[in-house]
Amino acid sequence: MRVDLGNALETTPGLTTETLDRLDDRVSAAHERIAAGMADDEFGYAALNLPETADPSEIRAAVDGFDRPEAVLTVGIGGSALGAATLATALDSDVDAYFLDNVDPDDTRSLLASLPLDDTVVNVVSKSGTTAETLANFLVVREAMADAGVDWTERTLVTTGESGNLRELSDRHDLPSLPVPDRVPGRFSALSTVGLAVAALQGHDIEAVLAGGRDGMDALAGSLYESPAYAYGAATYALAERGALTNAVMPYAESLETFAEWFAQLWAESLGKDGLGQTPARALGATDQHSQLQLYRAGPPDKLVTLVRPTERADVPIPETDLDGLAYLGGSSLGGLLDAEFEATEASLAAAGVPNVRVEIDRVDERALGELLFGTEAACVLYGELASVSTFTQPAVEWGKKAARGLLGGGDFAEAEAVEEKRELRID
Ligand SMILES: O=P(O)(O)OC[C@H]1O[C@](O)(CO)[C@@H](O)[C@@H]1O
Repeated sequence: MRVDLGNALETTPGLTTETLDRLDDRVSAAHERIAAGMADDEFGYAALNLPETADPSEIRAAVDGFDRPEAVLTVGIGGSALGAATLATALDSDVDAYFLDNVDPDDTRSLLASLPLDDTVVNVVSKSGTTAETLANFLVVREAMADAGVDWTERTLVTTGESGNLRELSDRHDLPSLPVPDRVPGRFSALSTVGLAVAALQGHDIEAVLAGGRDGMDALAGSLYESPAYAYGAATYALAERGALTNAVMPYAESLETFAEWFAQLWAESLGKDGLGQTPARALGATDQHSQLQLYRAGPPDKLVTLVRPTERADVPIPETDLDGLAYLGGSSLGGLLDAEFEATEASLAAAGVPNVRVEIDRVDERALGELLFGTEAACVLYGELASVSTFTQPAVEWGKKAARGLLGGGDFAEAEAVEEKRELRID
């Protein structure tokens, strides 16, 4: 993972090398706090130990009980789905991966109708074992399997905490199961059983993913000038302090599109505290040059753009053409065009004084993805230290959960009563 902060200097909002130098003392102190938290495997900081503490053999033992399936269906939400989905989107496999991480009846129905349920492993994941969306979807999936004449107990893998509904279900039916890592918030669990079981079922090299995570661990240092992850965390924090309250993450690779979705949860749920935070916007290059770029370049000066790309990729030549107007394309390649657009977009933003940061990996493979995931998590943790927020909790999401549960008769919650008191101004 390499970071280039050059296009965040002298921009609006912007940084200077003096800013970064002054910030570096605080980065050093924050690193000491992070290192101490890792050394004690403290809640939250334990996430940054996962490249060493995750046990790939445990994951393989759990999934090897299944014949290689045609498909794997993950039933989970948030951090219980997005890490696995990031890897599944990024890496090719002949085992198709699907994710039920919402309770849209149309989507659930059409997905279940399309799946070969007799050749699908259902990977149900919930750290708490109480998440309504996950449990509701699992009950629907389990019935669909029964209706298809499939013994769901033969095709279900459970990843959950030591107690709760899913642990009880797993114990009652003696299902293959995996633990979730202790002291690790779900959004930080990509490099664990939570994020790696699907990759193992798809035949990917999960040991290489973890090796990439260890590359990221080795790249942590007491200075932002010696650590790409800390450079990114410090720069995004300092830019937010100066008004860049939106961070548009724009990978120039379809294979990294879900990485932007994973980033959004990690950044929003970790840093959106006490009236502070930086809104992650999900974009994709080159596609969103034809949509959101207008706002990024000419809208309010309240954002930065994070441009992510692999520097090596398979390519597709663009055929020569007899159309004079297209002669400049003929003989080039799609990858060449994509790289030209990447560099043109970052220059366009810089020319307009919009801060943008370049994040590059060599190629989209297991090891580079492991380092990118780890480095982004470390950047997030550093940002949280600099902002003095509670990076590893998410109290603000609980209100809505209680309200929804109350509306469904799952308990007496004042939040549900508040829903009834909605102000209305209906225009029909
Ligand atoms: O793994 P669980 O407990 O089902 O939680 C799923 C997601 O819901 C949250 O707890 C927020 O409600 C996230 O932090 C988490 O990733």
